[in-house]
Amino acid sequence: MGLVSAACFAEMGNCVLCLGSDEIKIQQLQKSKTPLYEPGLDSILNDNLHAGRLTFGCEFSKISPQCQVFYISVDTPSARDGSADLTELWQAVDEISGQIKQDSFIITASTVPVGTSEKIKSRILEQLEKQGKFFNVDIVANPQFLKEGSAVADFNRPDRIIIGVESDKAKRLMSELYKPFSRSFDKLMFMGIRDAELTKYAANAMLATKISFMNEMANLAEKLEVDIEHVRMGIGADSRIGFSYIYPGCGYGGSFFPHDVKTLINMGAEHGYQANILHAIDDRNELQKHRLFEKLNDQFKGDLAGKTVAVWGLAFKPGIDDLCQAPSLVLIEALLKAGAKVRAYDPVAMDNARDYFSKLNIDDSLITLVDHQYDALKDADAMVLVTEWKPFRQPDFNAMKRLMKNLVIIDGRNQYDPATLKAEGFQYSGIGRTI
Ligand SMILES: NC(=O)C1=CN([C@@H]2O[C@H](COP(=O)(O)OP(=O)(O)OC[C@H]3O[C@@H](n4cnc5c(N)ncnc54)[C@H](O)[C@@H]3O)[C@@H](O)[C@H]2O)C=CC1
Ligand SMILES: O=C(O)[C@H]1O[C@H](OP(=O)(O)OP(=O)(O)OC[C@H]2O[C@@H](n3ccc(=O)[nH]c3=O)[C@H](O)[C@@H]2O)[C@H](O)[C@@H](O)[C@@H]1O
Repeated sequence: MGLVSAACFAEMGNCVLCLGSDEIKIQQLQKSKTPLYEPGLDSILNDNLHAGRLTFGCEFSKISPQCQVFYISVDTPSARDGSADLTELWQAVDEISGQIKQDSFIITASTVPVGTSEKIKSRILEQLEKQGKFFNVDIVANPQFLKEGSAVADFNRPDRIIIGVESDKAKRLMSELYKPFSRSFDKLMFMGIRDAELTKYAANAMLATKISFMNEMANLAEKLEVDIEHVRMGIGADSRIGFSYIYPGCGYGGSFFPHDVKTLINMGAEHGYQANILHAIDDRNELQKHRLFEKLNDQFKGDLAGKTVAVWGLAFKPGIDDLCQAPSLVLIEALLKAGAKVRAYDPVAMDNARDYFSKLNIDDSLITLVDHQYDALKDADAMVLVTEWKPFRQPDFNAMKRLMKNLVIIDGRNQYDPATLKAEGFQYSGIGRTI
């Protein structure tokens, strides 16, 4: 996220020094090599690196004494107890404290629990005082709403820009910084610092709620012999509900929804509040990730031993190479446990998948990662679509029929028309649909 923000700020003419702790990645970036798959990022990184507006380094001592604006975007992952692990954040804050040479602004773009920005300020002021420095430090909470896979577009064309401030000076700075991203209409929304911190969690939790709610409806629809896709369209057309984030599926993954819902639960618990709705969202999601295995298991009457299952899509969503908390991993683990063999393919996440599975020391004969979607189908007893990449949407059903041993399709993202597949001779099962 920091890389995308830095590149987009530089693209608008700002000079940005990007500091990271991973030396190998920093060296790659200095040579204009993007260490992650993010559409549109390569070209703006390259342009701004060559224009001299973007520089990379690992040493905080490289920060110019003139620098007044510090933008923090380190990771704030889940700790074991469900709270946010702020280790990287405090390290970065301490590094920054050592480099402040005048009145400064500290902008926190990382997703942080409510109250963290205030703690950042206290910690910096304390450290400055120890150094005998008494500068004014203005804190800003500026959570981001970028989606992996469309982060550059999201940064350049945000729906809104949430800014928590404590002073008019900080308000003026942020208005100036975001002016180029707010030209069509005023997208800046100023509020208190704690309000901005909670807005970020509330937005992710609301989207996670929509998904878990639809997954609940889909499971009910199966019991009631209803097609959830009709229900989805029926409710989505109500402008108060809307069509986005109501696609039923095999559960949400990624680094953010699962983590942010848990952190919000944890924040409530710390203040003596039991967040029942959030617990239910999280529970439904964990259970939903098992639905694909349950469907296969039902299909093969509890005997999956020796069966070959093709898996289409490994990333937690299309357009990215990220396997973090992906439903595919839950499915594959359950299949291997049940004695099935897996042949898996993803258009972009294969390197990460090889890396992931090699660390699990699984017998090579049990999981085969193939280079083409149709290779995955060779002699397969079933195919499970887990991630709805575009090439999976309109496959060559005749080729599939030639390759597969058994014509069973489990569609984890409701990409196919049940009647068409039935007519083609497949046994089809989607999420929340009966045929
Ligand atoms: N990735 C995304 O699309 C979005 C992420 N966020 C939030 O932004 C934050 C960052 O997330 P990601 O970019 O995904 O994490 P990331 O792990 O990809 O990037 C964090 C970067 O911080 C660097 N770092 C760690 N400790 C450091 C230190 N002491 N000094 C300097 N650099 C240090 C790491 O080398 C790494 O490059 C999280 O709080 C996340 O919730 C918010 C919106 C979107
Ligand atoms: O906090 C973050 O950093 C980001 O988290 C999410 O972004 P992201 O995790 O990249 O992915 P999404 O595109 O929102 O998808 C998350 C998961 O929900 C699933 N999903 C999404 C929509 C839907 O209708 N159904 C559904 O199951 C996707 O398959 C995926 O597994 C938010 O959408 C961003 O606004 C936010 O900035």
